[in-house]
Formats: sequence, structure tokens, C-alpha cells
Amino acid sequence: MSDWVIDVQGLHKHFGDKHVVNDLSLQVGRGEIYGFLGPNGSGKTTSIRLMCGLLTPDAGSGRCLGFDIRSQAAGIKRNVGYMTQKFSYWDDLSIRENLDFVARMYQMPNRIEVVDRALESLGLQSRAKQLTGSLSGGWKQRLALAACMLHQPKLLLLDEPTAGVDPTARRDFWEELHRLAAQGISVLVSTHYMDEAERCHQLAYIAYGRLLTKGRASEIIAEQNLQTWQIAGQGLTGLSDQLRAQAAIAQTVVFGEMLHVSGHDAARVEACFAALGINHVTPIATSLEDVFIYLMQRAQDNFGGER
Ligand SMILES: Nc1ncnc2c1ncn2[C@@H]1O[C@H](COP(=O)(O)OP(=O)(O)OP(=O)(O)O)[C@@H](O)[C@H]1O
Repeated sequence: MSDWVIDVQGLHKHFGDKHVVNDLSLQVGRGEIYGFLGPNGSGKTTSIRLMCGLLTPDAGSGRCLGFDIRSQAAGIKRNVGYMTQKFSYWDDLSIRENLDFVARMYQMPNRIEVVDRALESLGLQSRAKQLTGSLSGGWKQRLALAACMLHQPKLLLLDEPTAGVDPTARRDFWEELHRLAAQGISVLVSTHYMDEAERCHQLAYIAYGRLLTKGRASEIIAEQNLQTWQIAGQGLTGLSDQLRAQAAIAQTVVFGEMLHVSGHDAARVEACFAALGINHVTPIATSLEDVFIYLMQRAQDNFGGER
């Protein structure tokens, strides 16, 4: 048996004539936090569902927690913790009742004890009787995480777990994920947040159903071989358009009062700056966000019309 917690090859899934997942191969190791990124509708949720046996692939094969994703889906479902994109607990049940419901679903013999332990680790014992609907977004996400950990899964599949949650609550949530990873639990997590992507051990970027790149953040950045400069100031949109029209400029992105300009050939990019009389330019490290914007743009150019 392979050491991978997730090991899938060549997965394909169509919905009607839409090719939603196109040749996905992915491996996730023990204790690894694996980030799954990509624009809306790129196939992240569908991929997660294929990997945990909730959907059957049209083609491809693989294992999750050692179970075959096609023939042993029930085993996977019993052994993973899956946090769906939408909060899926009952607002009009108390916190304890929601946790107890999940413990019943997993037919846990020692329900009261398990729920008590979860409440304690959440620091919510004193609020156990509070209606779940009255919790803040951040607390709801922590409750959802605790609920999908009740049966002590070795793998968590988290679909945009922190969407719409404030930065402090997101930070707390990620600290918890790292604590779990340090205990050997693997996490596959989809996100749109760059700071979260940077906190993952491994990343995969998917667009139009295809995996465009995977690896550590530093490897993904290095692989694109982009050099980046920053221009500070006002009225950067006009300058951005002007620069983007130059063949040597691969990409320009405005971040508030900063413009990031990227290209593959430093001498040619600097020649553009000189020709346009731009002299307040600082070379900076290319960020993960620069690279993802670049990959997305190229994906649109390459196969944007296919789906
Ligand atoms: N059950 C379904 N039937 C038909 N089409 C579907 C179904 N589920 C997803 N799709 C379509 O498949 C595509 C990929 O959807 P998916 O939810 O996997 O993307 P995603 O990357 O998770 O998006 P987001 O970031 O918005 O959550 C979308 O075009 C979506 O409308």
C-alpha cells in the first residue's frame, strides 16, 4: 500500500458537456496541509467530492486513506472529516445538540464524553446550550471543524472553510489546522486567500478543471521564472495599461497604490521602464499572488473557451 493519504491518477468528471475535472492527479502525504486553489467554478469542490467517494469519476482511479475511490466509497466517508463550503449545521439547534447529532450519525458509543471533549477543546462548555445560529461566522467555522473531527479522522477535506470569516478568526482557524497537522492529520483545503495558500505545505492550482501547477509555494513561484518590480504612486491604472502594451511585460497588477510589473527578461523590462521615462521602480520578490494571476491569465488564453 502506498504511503499517500490521497493518491489519485487521471481523474475526469463531466457534467453534461462540461468537462469539470480534466486529468487530475494528486498525492497528499501524512500530516501535510495541501492547499487547493483556483478561480470560482474551476472544479475544486467536484475534485474534493471525487476524492472522498461522494462522486464517481468518469475515468481515472485512486485511493483515499487506502480505500479505493470507486469501490470503497463507504469506507472513505466513514473515515474522513468533510467540511462543506456552506455551513451545514442547524442554526436552531444548540451547539451541544449539533455535535450530538454528528456523534449519533457516526454511531459513536461514548457520545456524551466525545461531545464534552469537543466542547472543552472549543472552549464552549459554558455556551453549550446556546443556539448555533447566534454564533459569529468565525465560531461557526470552528464548530464545523470540531464536528468533522469528532470521529477522529486522519484526513480532513475542507472546502473554503474560512470564506467570509474575519482575519483574526481565520488566523485562529489556521493555527488549529497546523496543530492537527503536527499530530499527523492530513488536510486538503480549498481557499481563495493568498495568506492561507502561503501557510500550506503543498499547493495545487486548478483552472478550467485542469491542474496548472503543484508543489511548494517557493517551487511554484520559481517555476514561472518571473521577475517583478513595484511602482508606488497614484493613477497607476493608466501606467499599467501603457506597460501591458509592451511585449517584454508579461503582466501588470494594481494593488491599491502599488503596481506590480512582471516579465521574464529583466534587461528588456528595464529597457521599457527607461523608454517610458519611469524611474521610480523597485525590484521585489515575485509573490504567490503575482504567479497565480499570471497562471490564471494564461489559462484563459489557452483554454478559456473550452468549457
Ligand atoms: N452537480 C452538478 N451538476 C452540474 N454542474 C455542476 C455540478 N456541480 C458543479 N457543477 C459545475 O461544475 C463546475 C465546477 O464547479 P465546482 O463547484 O467544482 O467549482 P469550484 O472550483 O469549487 O468553485 P467555487 O470556488 O466557486 O466553489 C461549475 O461550472 C459548476 O457549475
